[in-house]
Amino acid sequence: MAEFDDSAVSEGTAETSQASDPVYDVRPAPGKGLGVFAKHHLKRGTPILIEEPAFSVPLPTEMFPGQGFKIEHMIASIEAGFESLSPDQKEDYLGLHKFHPSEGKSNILMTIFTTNAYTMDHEHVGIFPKIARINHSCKPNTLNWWSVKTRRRIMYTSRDVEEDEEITVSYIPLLKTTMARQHRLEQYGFTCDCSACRSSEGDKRRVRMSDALDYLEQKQFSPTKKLSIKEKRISKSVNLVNMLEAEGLPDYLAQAYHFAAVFNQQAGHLREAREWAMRELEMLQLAEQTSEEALKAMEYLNNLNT
Ligand SMILES: C[S@@+](CC[C@H](N)C(=O)[O-])C[C@H]1O[C@@H](n2cnc3c(N)ncnc32)[C@H](O)[C@@H]1O
Repeated sequence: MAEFDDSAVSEGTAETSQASDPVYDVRPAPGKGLGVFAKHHLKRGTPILIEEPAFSVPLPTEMFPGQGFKIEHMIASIEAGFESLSPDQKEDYLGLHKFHPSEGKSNILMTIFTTNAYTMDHEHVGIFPKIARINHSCKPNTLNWWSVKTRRRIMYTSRDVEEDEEITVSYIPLLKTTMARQHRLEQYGFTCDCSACRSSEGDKRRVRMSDALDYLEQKQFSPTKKLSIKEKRISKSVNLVNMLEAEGLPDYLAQAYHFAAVFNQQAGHLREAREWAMRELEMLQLAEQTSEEALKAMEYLNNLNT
């Protein structure tokens, strides 16, 4: 189940273009089953798919360390969700990929769900039949966003994508070593062969970025009077931004821009704080123009301006 956890183009335009003239094709992706490919060059921030769930089910309340929740606890809700679909939707659901062969109605429904579902808010997980054709990469070119406001999942490019390039997204948290990522991907029944997995030379950097995120997260609400510590936090946040940009891992960029803004603000560097806050806002608005997160970032920026 992928863990994700109004775009720059207006929502209406994105939806219209998606319905009448999709920017992607679905076709075989060697070694991966089907995949989604860019029909032509796509600029960063292009919405690829905006989709509502065919059905969704509540997440079990019981969680297990390192694995999340147990899918077996969801079978009754999955069966009920499936039964709520129209005949065409049922056919689409049954045509989705199964990461291993299964027999018996319950097992088939469950395997399809595990292979294809995305978490929505913190309480539900859903099936998005078109989005489900997008394969995973540990260095993806696409971000995904759950819009609480429209109750749709938005997939949009995080960088320019070439014509015919495969659209990829991450199913898992990315700031982990190759071994940890592969272990996590076992639940989907494949071994990732993306450029990051072929050479594990980026492992140390991913762990450093993860440590930096944890450190900055912790320190953002503990301002210090010591100038040297203020400067250290600024430099750690700017280093984090630089590393994320260099590694092509935009999933964490809005957060890193925010830290750079906060620590500059705490050091009294308001001009720099505003620049970072603007980058945070631009990043969030790529996903959805007026999400709660984007509005909060806008308010933060406005406060810095007064
Ligand atoms: C959500 S589906 C993605 C679409 C799928 N390829 C299809 O044919 O419908 C997830 C499944 O696709 C395959 N897959 C996704 N990303 C892959 C990758 N990077 N390498 C190999 N297989 C992958 C795995 O079988 C995985 O269980």
